[in-house]
Amino acid sequence: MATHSEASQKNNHESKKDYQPRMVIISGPSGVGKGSINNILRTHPDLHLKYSVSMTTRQPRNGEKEGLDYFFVTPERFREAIEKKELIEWAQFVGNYYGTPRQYVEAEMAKGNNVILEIEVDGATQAINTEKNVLSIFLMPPTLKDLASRLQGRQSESPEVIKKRLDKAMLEVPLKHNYQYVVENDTVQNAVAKITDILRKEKAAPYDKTTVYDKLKKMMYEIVHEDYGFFVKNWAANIKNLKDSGLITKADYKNFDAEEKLVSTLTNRLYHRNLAHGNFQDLHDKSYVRKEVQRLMFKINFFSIAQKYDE
Ligand SMILES: Nc1nc2c(ncn2[C@@H]2O[C@H](COP(=O)(O)OP(=O)(O)O)[C@@H](O)[C@H]2O)c(=O)[nH]1
Ligand SMILES: Nc1ncnc2c1ncn2[C@@H]1O[C@H](COP(=O)(O)OP(=O)(O)O)[C@@H](O)[C@H]1O
Repeated sequence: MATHSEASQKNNHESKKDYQPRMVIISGPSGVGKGSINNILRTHPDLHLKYSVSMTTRQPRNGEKEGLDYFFVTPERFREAIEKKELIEWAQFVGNYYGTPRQYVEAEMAKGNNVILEIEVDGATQAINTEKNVLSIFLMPPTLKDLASRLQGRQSESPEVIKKRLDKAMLEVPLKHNYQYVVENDTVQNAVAKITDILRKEKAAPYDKTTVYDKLKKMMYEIVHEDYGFFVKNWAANIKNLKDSGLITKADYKNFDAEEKLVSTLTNRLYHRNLAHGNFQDLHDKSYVRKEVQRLMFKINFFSIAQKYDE
């Protein structure tokens, strides 16, 4: 006999609307691996991913195809697209213009598809601030040395342009905090696994309760229950004192659940940290998670409801 949740899950799949299509913005320094990762992501049909083809004034590289990698246009045509408001966003990058045509993105999202926008930070910031249903991901290399060797290894630019792109990368990396997620591209396979998990966790693809995030949160409940019951009680008592002394509202007090708050704060911090620079696979290992939680517990403020979210 199917449980209620399995039955509703099944119905959801039939309704096909068990996910909300998103504009998936993927940024990261030149050479980090955006194109390599997107080429694999697009082979996962269950993610309903389409790929926005940008307009650019840059010259095509060897092997790049018109209408597939880019719409390669003249500066005049690009300016016309701006004037006619054909673009969701646009920006200049190392001497060329790049922009996202609106028509295709909106048409595909209306069909229930996610659309990947592989765009640089300035344009991404515009879109994050103006568009709805955005899911933003910033890709990081493991080290700057890796970034330089990947850019050089691709052999697609002259040494002068490589230098300019590495200089630009130094300005882009500090802006990663404008994005909802930071994902390290240690290997293309791991990066694709992380992004797939994010799409499912954010219900941008058919929801799957076996995401790494959900399993981690379930494990975190067990660990908090087994090791930190005393701290949960203390936190609840501290928050009650704040309410009694009028420092927080009755409504905030009523909505505060110390165990849920501790579990979700620890889960989010560990999940985001291991996406950005850590071993994603280790999040399946309870002894690893238990050890990391010992460190993270020092970052919890047990005298406040709000938790400063840091790396
Ligand atoms: N703002 C914006 N940036 C774009 C767009 N298309 C590509 N880019 C970005 O422009 C930068 C240069 O792209 P490209 O010349 O293909 O170099 P690559 O990043 O080394 O592959 C990259 O950061 C791309 O993500 C776009 O439509 N809008
Ligand atoms: N995880 C990785 N490890 C090693 N090399 C990588 C990795 N991801 C991508 N590369 C290589 O780095 C170069 C740049 O990758 P690319 O996808 O073109 O980056 P971007 O699109 O961000 O400019 C390519 O030669 C690619 O094969």
